[in-house]
Amino acid sequence: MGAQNGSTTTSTKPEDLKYQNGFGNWQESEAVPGSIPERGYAPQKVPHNLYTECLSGTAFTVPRDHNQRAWLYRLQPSAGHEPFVPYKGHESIVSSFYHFLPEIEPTPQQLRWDPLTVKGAKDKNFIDGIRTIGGAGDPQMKDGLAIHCYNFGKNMGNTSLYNSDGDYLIVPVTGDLLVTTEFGKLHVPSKFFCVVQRGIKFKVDVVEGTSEDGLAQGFILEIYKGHFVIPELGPIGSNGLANAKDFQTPVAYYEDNDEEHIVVNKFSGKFFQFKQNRSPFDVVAFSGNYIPYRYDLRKFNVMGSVSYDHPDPSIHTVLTCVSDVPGVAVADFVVFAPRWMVMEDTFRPPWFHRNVMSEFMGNICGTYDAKAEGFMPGGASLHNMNTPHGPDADTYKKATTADLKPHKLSDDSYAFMFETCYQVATTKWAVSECGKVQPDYYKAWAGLERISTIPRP
Ligand SMILES: O=C(O)Cc1cc(O)ccc1O
Ligand SMILES: [Fe+2]
Repeated sequence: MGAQNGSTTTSTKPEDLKYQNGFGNWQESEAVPGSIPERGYAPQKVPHNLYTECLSGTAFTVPRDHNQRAWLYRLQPSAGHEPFVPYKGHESIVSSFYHFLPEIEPTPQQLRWDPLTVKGAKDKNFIDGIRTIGGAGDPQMKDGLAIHCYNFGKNMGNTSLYNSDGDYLIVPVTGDLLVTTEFGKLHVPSKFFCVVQRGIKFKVDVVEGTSEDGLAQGFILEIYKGHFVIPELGPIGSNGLANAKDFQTPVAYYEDNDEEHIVVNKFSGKFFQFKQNRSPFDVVAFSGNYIPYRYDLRKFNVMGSVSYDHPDPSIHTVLTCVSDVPGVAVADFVVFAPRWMVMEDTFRPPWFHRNVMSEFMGNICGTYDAKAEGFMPGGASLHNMNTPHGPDADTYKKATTADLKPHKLSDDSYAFMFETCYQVATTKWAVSECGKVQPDYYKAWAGLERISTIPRP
C-alpha cells in the first residue's frame, strides 16, 4: 500500500504530486491523519502505534537559527536491519581529492567537455551511473566538495541510498527525475534541481518517455560541510533572486510491504549496503525543517545592471554553502537564466578574468553568452583557481562591435555554475579516461590578437 495525504499514489503521475512551499521553515505532513503527536515529539504512546525517529541535520547544540532536524513517524525504526557489507556495483566514486591519490589528476588547464556520458549507462542505475569529475577535501573532516556527473537508464527498484558524506544538489539536463525520499516524492525535470541532505534515504528514477534515448543525464554537487542557504540579499532588499516561497518540499508518502530492500550508504567515500525486509520509505508523517526540496530555475528573479558594466556573477547565486570566512563560499550554486541586456557603453558578456574562486560550469540548454560555440547542453567546463578565461574570440569580436540595443539573452538558455573557494582537483576519469575532453578548448582564445593602436617601440 502506498499513501499520500491519505490517498494512494501508485497512480499519481509525477507532474501531479503535491508539495509544500518555503525554504528552511518547519513543515508537517501526514499521509494518515492524526499521525503526528499532539503534545511533544516523542510521547509514550505514538498515534497509530508508529515508531518515533529523530533525524538530525545539525548538532543538537547548533543555535536555533541554523538548527535542522526532523521527527519521523514510521512503521518500523531504521535501526532494524542486517549488517553492513561492501556494496558491489560502483567502481569509480571518488571522495578524497589529495594529489597523491592514484585516481586524482589535478590540472590548472582550462577544460571543456562534450556532453558527459557514462559507458553502459542504459544498464546502470543512478548510483552506478555516477562518475566523479573533481573536488576538494575529504568527507571525514566534513569540509570540501565533490562534483559528479550521472548518466543512467535503469530505475532503482527496491534499492535506495543515503549519503553520510554530504548533501547532494542534483541538476538534471535530460530525463525527468522522480526522486523518492523518506519524506515523499519530488518530480525534478530539466530546469529544476533538488537537494537531498546527508542521511536521508532516497532513490532516483528516470520518468519514462522524458528523454529521447530513455537515459537521464545531469550533474551533482556534493557538499561535505554544512547545508545550503539562500544567500543574503544586501542592498537588494528582502525579495529577489531565489525567493523562499518557490522552494518545494514533498508531502508524506509511505510504502507498507515485506519485500526485500537494499539500502546503500555512502560513508567515508565508500559504498556499503544492508538488507531489510521492508521498504525504507515507511514514514507515515513528519514534522521538521530538515527536508529534501526542489526548485524551478525558471522562477529565479534575475537582477542585473540597468546602467553600465557587467555585474559580478554572484548576482546569479541561487544557493550558497558558507565557509567559516564571511563572504567566502565552500560552494555557490549559480544560474545564468534568460534576462534582458540593456547596459550602455559596455562589453556585455563576461569579461576576461582570473578568479581566486574555481568555476565548474554546465549547460542545461541553449547558448551561454561567453561562448559562441562548443559549450553544449550536457557539456561542462572547469576554470580552476587563477586560470585565465572569459569570452572566446568570436564572442569578443561580436560584443565589441554590436549595436547596444536592449536585447533578450535567449528565451531558453540555462547554464549553471558550481563555484568554490577551493582548488578543484580533477579525477583521472574526467581528464584522461572519459573521452569527452575537448583537446582544442585552449584555442577558444587563440584569435585574440594584439589590436592596440599604441605604436610598437
Ligand atoms: O566564466 C564564466 O563564464 C562565469 C562568469 C560569468 C560572469 O558573468 C562573470 C564572471 C564569471 O566568472
Ligand atoms: Fe569565470
